[in-house]
Amino acid sequence: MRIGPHSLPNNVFVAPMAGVTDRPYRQLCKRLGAGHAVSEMAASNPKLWDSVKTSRRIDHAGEIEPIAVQIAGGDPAMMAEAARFNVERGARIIDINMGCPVKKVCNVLAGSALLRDEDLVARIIDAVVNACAPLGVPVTLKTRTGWCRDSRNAMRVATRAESLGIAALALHGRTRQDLYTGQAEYDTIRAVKAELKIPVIANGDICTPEQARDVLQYTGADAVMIGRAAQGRPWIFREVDHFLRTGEKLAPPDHKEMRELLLEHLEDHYRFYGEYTGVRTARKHIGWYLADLPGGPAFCAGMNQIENTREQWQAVADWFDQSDEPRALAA
Ligand SMILES: Cc1cc2nc3c(=O)[nH]c(=O)nc-3n(C[C@H](O)[C@H](O)[C@H](O)COP(=O)(O)O)c2cc1C
Repeated sequence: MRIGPHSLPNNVFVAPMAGVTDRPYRQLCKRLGAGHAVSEMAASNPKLWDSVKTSRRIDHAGEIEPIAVQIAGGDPAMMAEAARFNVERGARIIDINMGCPVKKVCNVLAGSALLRDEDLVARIIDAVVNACAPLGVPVTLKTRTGWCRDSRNAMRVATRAESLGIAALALHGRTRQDLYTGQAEYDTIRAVKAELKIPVIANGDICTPEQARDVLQYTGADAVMIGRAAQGRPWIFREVDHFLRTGEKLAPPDHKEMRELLLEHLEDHYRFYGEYTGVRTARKHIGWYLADLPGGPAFCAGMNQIENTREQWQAVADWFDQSDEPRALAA
């Protein structure tokens, strides 16, 4: 699959998840078979670019190409400026967030709140596409099926986005009203895909290789995007990709491989974020990896007391070494 000039290795993508799919995690997902990764959303407001959180999110040094940066905001000029700023810092694809349901974001008329104002949607897309086109950078859009269930406007938004030059569309099969509740619906994704010429990426509740296959078949989408099911399970991308290509299921990683993956992941956190932040960002990931393993949650509860990277790394290594039986991994 292609996004503008970029040819991607496969059609199994990792979804952007603020606070989860940080730079080390996106790298790992790509190394383990994700065909594409979009950064966590970064604020378009320049006043926030120096903040600790945003400056971390807009640092993409060393990332596997093509670097895709998601921007969030509701002001067309600011969004265009944010796009240019991120391209200067290495972005090769700009993604616009029109799906975030969080109140703090929606209250400033950004994320999914934009779906209530289709003209503003168009002005933002137009401004960002016009800022990126001279730089040779394609713009993608990630959105939901609508603001509320009785006015799903994804079709109108998608066709307008395509006509304004959006290069690919990721569609989460829920409205803002749904938040993350209930089941994602794929009928809207299927209908939108049937109308558009640009690639459509189906998103929502894809947790297994079989579900990925079924969603691709049902919607006709060009790719799938996996979010929560990848939390603590970066190998899901190679499992899904392998299954889609061969129809065969790959075994989950064994105890030894999981230990290696997690320790390598921790080292990336320490390298990218340093001692203080690294130990904290890594802590969350340790919890997600070990959540379903026997004894994992109890071990993780004690992690909060560890304040330095060397001790944290060693504690995780010891935990794996001290279990003599391979631990059953969650399916
Ligand atoms: C913790 C969390 C953070 C998220 N952050 C973002 C974000 O920064 N940008 C975005 O477009 N979507 C974000 N999302 C939405 C996901 O990208 C995805 O659309 C949603 O989780 C549905 O996919 P899934 O069922 O595979 O998880 C977030 C979701 C979660 C759970």
